[in-house]
Amino acid sequence: MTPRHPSDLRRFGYLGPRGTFTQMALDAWDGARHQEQVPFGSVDAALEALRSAEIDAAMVPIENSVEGGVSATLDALATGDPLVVIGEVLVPVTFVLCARAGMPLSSVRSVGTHSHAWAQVRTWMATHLPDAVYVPTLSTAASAAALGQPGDVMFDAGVCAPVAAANEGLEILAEDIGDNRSAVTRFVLVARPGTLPEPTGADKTTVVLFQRDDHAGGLLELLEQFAVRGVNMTRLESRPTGEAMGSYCFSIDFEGHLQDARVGETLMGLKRVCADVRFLGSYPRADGVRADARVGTADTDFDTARSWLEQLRS
Ligand SMILES: O=C(O)C(=O)C[C@]1(C(=O)O)C=C[C@@H](O)C=C1
Repeated sequence: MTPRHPSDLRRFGYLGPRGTFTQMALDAWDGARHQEQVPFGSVDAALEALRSAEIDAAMVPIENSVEGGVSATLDALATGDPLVVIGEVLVPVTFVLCARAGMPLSSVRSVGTHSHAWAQVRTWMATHLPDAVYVPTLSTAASAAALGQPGDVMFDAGVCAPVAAANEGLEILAEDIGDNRSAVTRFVLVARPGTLPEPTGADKTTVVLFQRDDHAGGLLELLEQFAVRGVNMTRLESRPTGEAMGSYCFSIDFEGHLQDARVGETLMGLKRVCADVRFLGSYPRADGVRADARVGTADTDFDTARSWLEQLRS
């Protein structure tokens, strides 16, 4: 199969409505800015639309520097028909508290927002609105959109990006309320298998590993596959498989591309020791940081070793 090129993608889904941080990530993706952008109510809905070919790619949040992994995304990628990550985008996140005109801060009794955003403004809320009740919404912009429509809303104020509040003509009650001013969220652009970006020298690969059985040193056995080949991991998370209590899989990002010899050897090692390895794509790193191949782990080192073995065998 000829791999599809990322520039062939036309219809991009994202966690909406307009004004989410996810839409900012999509706008920051060169190939998507002038293409059709389709908002979805949830990460699951966007990924299902991708699986059923309603859209060509979906931008979804995967990791936040304060709150950690986005479980909805990690779980949706670990199960169901396979999908692959073809790119990543880092977005600095700053939050505002907004409300309908005429609502003073002192009258706010309830606040709506996405659970990840709420986790990032907890200290500000505890200081300024200690008695406010939290109401979860499907995204930050969904809270602004609800306040922007006429009619009853289940909360008095919303927490969202400044652009979402502006889109809905809401009043800003407080700016920059994030507990960590340098918070960043990482988003991934996901496509159906068959799209593999070229290696750039500054790439990441994502996999989900399913263990064969539960035994002492089981995780170490998996990690050794990376260590002995000089492959650096950038994220490791365990997620319940949902099959039974104590059944976990490991979601891992590491440096390098499927085409790199050390990555290929690592994947083969994992395939031997795991019950299943789900390859979730190789893609250019958003920060452009190039992977340093440790002595003995460059492509040429693997080539030399392979030729030496072939010579011995012949
Ligand atoms: O609700 C949004 O605006 C999103 O894009 C989702 C999301 C997330 O899932 O982490 C993205 C960035 C912020 O960290 C808060 C919420």
